Amino acid sequence: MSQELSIRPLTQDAFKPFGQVIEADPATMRLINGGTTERFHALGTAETLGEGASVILNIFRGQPRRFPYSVDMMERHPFGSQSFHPLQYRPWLVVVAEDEGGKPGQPVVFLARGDQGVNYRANVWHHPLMAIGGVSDFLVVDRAGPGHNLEEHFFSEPYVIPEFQL
Ligand SMILES: NC(=O)N[C@@H](O)C(=O)O
Ligand code: NI
Repeated sequence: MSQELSIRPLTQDAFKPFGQVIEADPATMRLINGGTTERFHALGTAETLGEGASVILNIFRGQPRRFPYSVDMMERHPFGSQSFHPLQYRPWLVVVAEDEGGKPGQPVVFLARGDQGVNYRANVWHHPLMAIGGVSDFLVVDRAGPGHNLEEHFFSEPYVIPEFQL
């Protein structure tokens, strides 16, 4: 019987082991451009490792996942961070896991608001993009460069994200 995963709200503190939550935090705000613009400063850091690596910006158009959903794998990018930011203010799911001896532990599922993005630090286990409720575009900042920047792990016993109400 697959273990059911609970869904919790995405907060900076809860997400700290995995990276940063990208949101308009008033504590980071500084007025610029003659007071016409609020700059929410340095919300995350793009990491790229290795000679010849670069930071790239992408748009991912995600198909909505259906629930109950079987989490049968996780992945990580050893040579760089990866951030996702929703472009249509639609909630989405963030699924991460601590590393346990080179494999992901039990996944942790966060419900992100439509104004919250995340930046996975390099080598953090996560599930590929999980759009919900409709086709959703995300601005994705990650790494291009030499080396195989993708490690996948498939669970012998998948976990399940049950149906849920927003
Ligand atoms: N493969 C790819 O670029 N996307 C994944 O890394 C992901 O986390 O969605
Ligand atoms: Ni990824």
